[in-house]
Amino acid sequence: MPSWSTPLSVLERMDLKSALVTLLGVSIVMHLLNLFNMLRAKAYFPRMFPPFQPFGLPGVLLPTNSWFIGYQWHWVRRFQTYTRNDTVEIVPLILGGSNLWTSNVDVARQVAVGSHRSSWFKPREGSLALSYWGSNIIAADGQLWRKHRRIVGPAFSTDLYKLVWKQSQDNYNDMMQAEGWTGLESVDIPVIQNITIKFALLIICNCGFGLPSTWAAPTTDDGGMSMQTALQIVSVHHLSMIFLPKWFFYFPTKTFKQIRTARNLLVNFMQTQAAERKVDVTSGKPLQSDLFTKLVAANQEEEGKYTLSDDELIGNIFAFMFAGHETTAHTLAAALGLIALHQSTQDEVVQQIIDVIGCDRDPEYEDYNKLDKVLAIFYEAVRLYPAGHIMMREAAEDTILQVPNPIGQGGFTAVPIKKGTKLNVDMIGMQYNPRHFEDPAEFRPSRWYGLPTDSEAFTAFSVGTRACIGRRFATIEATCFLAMLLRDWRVKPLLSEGETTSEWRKRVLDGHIALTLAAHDIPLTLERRR
Ligand code: HEM
Repeated sequence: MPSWSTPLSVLERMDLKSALVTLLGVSIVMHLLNLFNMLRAKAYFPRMFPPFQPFGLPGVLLPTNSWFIGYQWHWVRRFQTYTRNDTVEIVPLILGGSNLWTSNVDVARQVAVGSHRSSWFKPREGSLALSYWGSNIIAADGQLWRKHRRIVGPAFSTDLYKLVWKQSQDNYNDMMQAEGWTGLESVDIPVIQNITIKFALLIICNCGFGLPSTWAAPTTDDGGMSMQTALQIVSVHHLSMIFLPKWFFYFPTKTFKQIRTARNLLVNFMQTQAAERKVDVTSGKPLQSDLFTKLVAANQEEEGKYTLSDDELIGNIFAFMFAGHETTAHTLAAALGLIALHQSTQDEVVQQIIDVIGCDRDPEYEDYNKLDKVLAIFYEAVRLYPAGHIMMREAAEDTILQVPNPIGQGGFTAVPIKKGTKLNVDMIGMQYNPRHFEDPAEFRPSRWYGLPTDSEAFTAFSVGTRACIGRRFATIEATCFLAMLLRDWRVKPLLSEGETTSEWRKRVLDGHIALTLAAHDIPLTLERRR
């Protein structure tokens, strides 16, 4: 009788070196076969052949250039990628599978909406950075996502938005006092992000989590590092946190020590706050309606359809803490940088602020809908620097995409899509697509004047049922902050010695991608208005 060896027993008999060489050989052959099949399949879109995919380890380590596309490629090549077609296919030659990238809103609407009838879902690798802390609403899909959304949805109410407005007003006034700017005629701010990040973090801590903190006394831990610093460190180093094993961070270098401290601080903070809120929730007192209480209450529920596990509770706290401040903060910074370069637009917007609220009172929540030019500055900054720069999706079944033909040809092509196809909605490409925006590289807030505040014509918060749940939260916070700041101060670029405005623009207003897309550090001068 012949004895058959299983692949495992064959591997067991080999020494380690031969086993590794065999495995490598098998993976190379399989990759070549895959590549061959991909190339034989009909190409509906222009193809690009980089060595690796942009979001693998090589993509993280190497910069984007003419032959290599790293993880920032969609920002770096935003003006080149989609010149022939709004959708392209990336076929990596050495490592990784092929995937589609689209800059087209109609395609985005078909794949990103997240309805239960959709043939597309959000793959796990699309949200690895956030899942690191626990399962959460941003990373989840299908039934699980519906559960998360159902639990947190009711927190996003008019009461919350009124609170966000009031808190933004108080924060601004506190900031002026605590920074000592009240009596000054002019203030130089070397990095405006230090202000906007602190501002946005205070808002999400106070309004989303009911953690009272002020400009002078923000939420900090006892160990010296502030929450703001910890969140910034985690944001910058999130890719190494995902790709490197945990033990790696015990190497005695300054950076690894900082990452460890930041990580421990955040975990500690989330666990302590959750434990304290659990005591409130189980005490029998009437529950508050804030987001954090809703999450903790769902965690304390008896096992059921709308219960959150401990892992989901911590995952959501991080997701909201992070998505709830970093996106808004970087966009506010970009908005101020852009408005500093466009003085006549600034004057036009300030005129609206004065027409609506005058000079003797703070803006009120009821003014929000009347300050459409202020909101338009924020919208235009989100469009030019879409913080949520990519939305990854995967086909759950064989399906058809209706893809608009290139500009000038008209009509749609029905493109057959195989189950497992990966499609990335390139939010940067979409916001810079000349099909959707005239002169897309230009800062032109007037595109949005008069637009209803929840209109889906503005797409940088995504569209459909899976669109950003924090959109109104962010726009209310931003409108109040910008209205107060611009009424009091003229915003100007803070130039280095001998620097021209256009040199400043080039140095400062390029973008980079950490967890979100952001402009580089922006130096500004505030000059008191008379
Ligand atoms: C300028 C500010 C913001 C931008 C540009 C932005 C952008 C986005 C985008 C594009 C998505 C869709 C992601 C995807 O489907 O893959 C999203 C989802 C989400 N955002 Fe935002 N966001 C902002 C502010 C906020 C704020 C302030 C919060 C919380 C208070 C927040 C919480 C969320 C959550 C929880 C989701 C997931 C929603 C779901 O899947 O049901 N975002 N955001």
